[in-house]
Amino acid sequence: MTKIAPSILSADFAQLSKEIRDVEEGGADYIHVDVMDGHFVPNITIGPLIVDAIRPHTSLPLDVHLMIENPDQYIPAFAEAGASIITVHQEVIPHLHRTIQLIKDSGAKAGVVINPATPVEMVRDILNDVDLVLLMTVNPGFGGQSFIPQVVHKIEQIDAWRKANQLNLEIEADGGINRDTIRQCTDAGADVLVAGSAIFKQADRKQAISNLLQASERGD
Ligand SMILES: O=C(CO)[C@H](O)[C@H](O)COP(=O)(O)O
Repeated sequence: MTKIAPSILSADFAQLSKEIRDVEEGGADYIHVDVMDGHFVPNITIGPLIVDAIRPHTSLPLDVHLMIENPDQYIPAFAEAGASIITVHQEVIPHLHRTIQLIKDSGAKAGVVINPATPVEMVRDILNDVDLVLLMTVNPGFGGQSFIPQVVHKIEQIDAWRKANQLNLEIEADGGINRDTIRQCTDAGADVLVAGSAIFKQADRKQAISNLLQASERGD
């Protein structure tokens, strides 16, 4: 079943609790939290304090995407703040199994992320150990960018490995997801679709989520 994870990167930060309530009531499955450090990506956003502040305002899982260097240094703080799922970029991590274990030991589910230009083989040997693989369909850093269709074959590849090895993991796609692009991702095997602009830049968030689900063919 397709899950929708609204990215609060495109929400009104002055009214975050209201924005989160709006998408929860509109049928969201996860709240996606984009953490950026100004080093790994050219933008600075959210730290553990904000995760801690929003945690009491929703019962949905907080899906925390760390776009930061040295994630090991901050993983325990994000878990303590209430992150349900923590995803880290393969590109910045020298000892990936160790970092994935650190996330699990901190009490959160663990995921790995790759950028659009990173070969999918780079995460093949960690698939047994993760709860989620996030495939970026834009270069991370900003909302509102255009979907990169060359990533779709990587969703298909992860799905093929998942089926062949009976792995219990979710496949998530993030970036430029809208009514025109979502179906390619769900057809390829994506379970969780992150959407920022396509939800938070619309006046009616419930309708926006429903439109995405309909376009993805889940339709409920
Ligand atoms: O990780 C991200 C950017 O780094 C965002 O989650 C993503 O870009 C969502 O925004 P949009 O749906 O507007 O593309």
